Amino acid sequence: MRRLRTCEFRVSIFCRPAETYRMGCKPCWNLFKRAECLMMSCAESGYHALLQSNVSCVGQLCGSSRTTTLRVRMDSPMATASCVKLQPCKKAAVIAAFHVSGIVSGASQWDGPDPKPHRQMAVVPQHHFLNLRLREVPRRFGTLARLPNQSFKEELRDSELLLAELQEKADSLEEKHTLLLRRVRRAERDRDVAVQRSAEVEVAVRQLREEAAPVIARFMESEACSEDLVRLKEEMAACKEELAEGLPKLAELEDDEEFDKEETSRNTSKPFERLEARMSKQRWQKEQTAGKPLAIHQRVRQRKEAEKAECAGALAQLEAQHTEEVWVVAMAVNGDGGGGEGGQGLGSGEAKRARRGYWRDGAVLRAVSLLTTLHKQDLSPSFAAPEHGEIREAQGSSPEVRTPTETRRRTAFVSLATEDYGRGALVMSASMRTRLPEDVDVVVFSDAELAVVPGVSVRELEDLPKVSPPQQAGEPLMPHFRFCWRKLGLWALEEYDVIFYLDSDMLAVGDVAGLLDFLPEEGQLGAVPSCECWRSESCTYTLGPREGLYVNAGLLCFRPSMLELGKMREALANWTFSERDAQPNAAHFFPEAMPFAEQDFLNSFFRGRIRPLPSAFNALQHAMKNPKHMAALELEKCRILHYVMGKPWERASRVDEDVADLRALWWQAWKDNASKACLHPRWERHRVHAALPLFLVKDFVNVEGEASLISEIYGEELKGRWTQLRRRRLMCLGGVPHPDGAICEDLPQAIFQLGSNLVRVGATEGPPNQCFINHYSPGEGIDAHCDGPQFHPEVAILTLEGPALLHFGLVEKKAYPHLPPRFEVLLEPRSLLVMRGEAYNLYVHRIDHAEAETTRDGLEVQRARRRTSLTFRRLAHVKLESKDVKGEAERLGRQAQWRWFATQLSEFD
Ligand SMILES: O=C(O)CCC(=O)C(=O)O
Ligand SMILES: [Fe+2]
Repeated sequence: MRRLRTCEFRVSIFCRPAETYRMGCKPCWNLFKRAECLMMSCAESGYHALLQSNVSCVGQLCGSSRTTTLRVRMDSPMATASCVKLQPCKKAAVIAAFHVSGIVSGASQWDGPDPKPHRQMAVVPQHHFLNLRLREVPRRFGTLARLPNQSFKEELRDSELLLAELQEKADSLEEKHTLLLRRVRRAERDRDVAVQRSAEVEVAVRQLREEAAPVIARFMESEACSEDLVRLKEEMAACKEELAEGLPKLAELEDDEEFDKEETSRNTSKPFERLEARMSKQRWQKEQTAGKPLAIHQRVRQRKEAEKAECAGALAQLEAQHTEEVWVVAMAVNGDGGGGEGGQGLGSGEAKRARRGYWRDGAVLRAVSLLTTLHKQDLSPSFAAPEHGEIREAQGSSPEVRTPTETRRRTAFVSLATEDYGRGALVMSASMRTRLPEDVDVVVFSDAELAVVPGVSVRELEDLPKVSPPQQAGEPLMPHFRFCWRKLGLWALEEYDVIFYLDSDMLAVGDVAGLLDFLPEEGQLGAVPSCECWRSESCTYTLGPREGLYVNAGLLCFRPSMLELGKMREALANWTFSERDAQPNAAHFFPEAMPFAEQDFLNSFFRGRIRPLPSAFNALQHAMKNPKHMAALELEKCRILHYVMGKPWERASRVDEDVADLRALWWQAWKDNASKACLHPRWERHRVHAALPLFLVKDFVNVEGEASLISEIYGEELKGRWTQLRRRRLMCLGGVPHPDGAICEDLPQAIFQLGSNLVRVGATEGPPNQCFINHYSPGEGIDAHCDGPQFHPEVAILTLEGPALLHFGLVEKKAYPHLPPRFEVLLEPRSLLVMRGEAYNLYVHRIDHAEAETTRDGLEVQRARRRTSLTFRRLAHVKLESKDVKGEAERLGRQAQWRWFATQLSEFD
């Protein structure tokens, strides 16, 4: 029979004051629980004593005392193989484990099997600040019993001395550790500053390049002007000679009747003006004999303006009765500039005669019928480019206009954007999206992650085949023109019937749907003539479309075709300088081969197949301010602005006062759209752990989007919706999780919009119907929890205003050895965390109730004045969808559900 003796011993547990638990009573709670287990297993006499000592120990520990004594009385052999474990939080962790097994009066009297030392015993490391003064206890449990009771006091004294020593060592180690950490942080800060500086320098260099670009362009222009200057100087010299000769004859010339008629208003009393008059007369005489030189041309234009004005009245009269004919006449009038490609339409002699007949005689109806006939015979309205800015608003009035379904089937407005053009692409695509029918796709191809508004898709640039420029293409005028060769890959998008390509530095300001009336035929290229004033006297804007016009490639319209793409590739492979010579002035101004890259190529390749579009659809910002075109490119008439050269979003462009008003339009569009935009993430790049479906997307919404959400959340409408929990405020929107199934309600518009965006960008599979908004003040967090089975296992958390560290812990570590047991994710403002599948089901997550945190990498995270998070989920059980909640009864039912849920929450929190 075993003889048992009461055995009493003390355990000193040392807890450093500096490491006092920051998290309240949690560690004590653990100790208490464990001790309770121990006592349970003791069952017999030592039970109460142990409970008492543990409870008091807990109290002391919490009070940050340095030493705690556990007084344990054991009477029973049942008190075996138990473990006391302290597991407080974070770095202050004290893990203590010790056995109280084998506490019997003597080993010789213990005839049971040798108790095995607990594994935890061996792994308790020094730096866990534990001083477990049970001396030999770890080795052989039997020896514990041999500890003489009377020496306990001595032992305790020794222990305390040793504790003090260890404490000192630990302190100095801690100091060293802090010192090293500080050094690391300093080094990191230095590195960050260096990185920042290099980024700033890069930006400055880029800005300088961009600032220099217009100067270079102007320099080139001025070079071109220098020839004109020489010519003018020569002319002046000739004039001076004439002046010397001409003055005596001036009086007699003044009698000239025809001349007087033209020049009556001029004052010829002063010698220089008289010379002017003389020269003017000579010019006039020359004009009379030499066909249509400048002055006559001007007069003809004046007359034409008068005719137009006269015609406008007549057209208005006709409009009611002859809508269709009026349109044809309008085409004729507006296309006055010339014949366009192939001399169709108004360029033909017949049409001109008809027009003249009409204008001069006022025989409106005759002209209408004649023009209608001509139009039907040989005018192709799709080719007759109306004058700038004058595009029909209405569709369907002409027989040539396609029906809406036909035109809009498989049509896409497409753009390409590098990261630098991200903001441009956002504004451009948003301005298009709001003005186009829904069945027209708006797509941006990019190799960067772009933020776009709902309804715009972002596709991989890699989806487009690459087309190599010819070797002789040389350096383009601007380095970024090199990227534009990627446009040619758009011809491969055969899933569309028609593509309208737009540069991402454009902005729709008018009805762009009108473009859908200008569908090109197979093999044609629709584009707007470029303003060539800077390098040619015969600018298309001034003179109207003509043979050999040169178009701007900012807006292109074509039918995609792999065949055409193949031909382009072939042409590029065999490209020679002679191709370039076809372009007006190209060789003269640019000795290098293709200064405008793909634009030069497209002009050569589609020569004779280019269909000029109205310039209102591609109004170049500087051309709009050029006095020569101002009338044609009035802002009110423009549909699409094109910010060539200085981009509105670039600092360098701010100095350009000429176009300040146009830049302001762009900024207004930015303001209107930026807050609706969300990033289109390429998901794999954002995976937090290779083994888990967990993604963190930084800057998912931009600053504007964040501000607009915050004003919605804290606005009047949702003011009364907050519930104060013990340690945070909560708002439940959408459905309330309830065992009977949720009775849903509509999400507020901005929240709903964001939820839809989550599906659009592939963050969630279905549109979320539920959103918790959490409001945390500093020091507030959320206890470890699993979102649970009442939701589909996917959740998206958007963080606004302030950061937090979200801790994840795997619940069953042994069952999933391939998964990380614990990790943390830093949620920065405007970031989106998406958690699915295993990340949702197998882990608990929590945010500490702290005012500041330190990441594993030593980064200090200071909580902001407020952190607002939006947790989007889909309820697994829905009793009534929001659309079915009609009556008061349902609404009251929903409120009751919420009240029930709130009580659950407050118990949990
Ligand atoms: O606020 C957060 O980031 C976490 C919220 C959360 O876990 C929850 O609402 O279930
Ligand atoms: Fe959660």
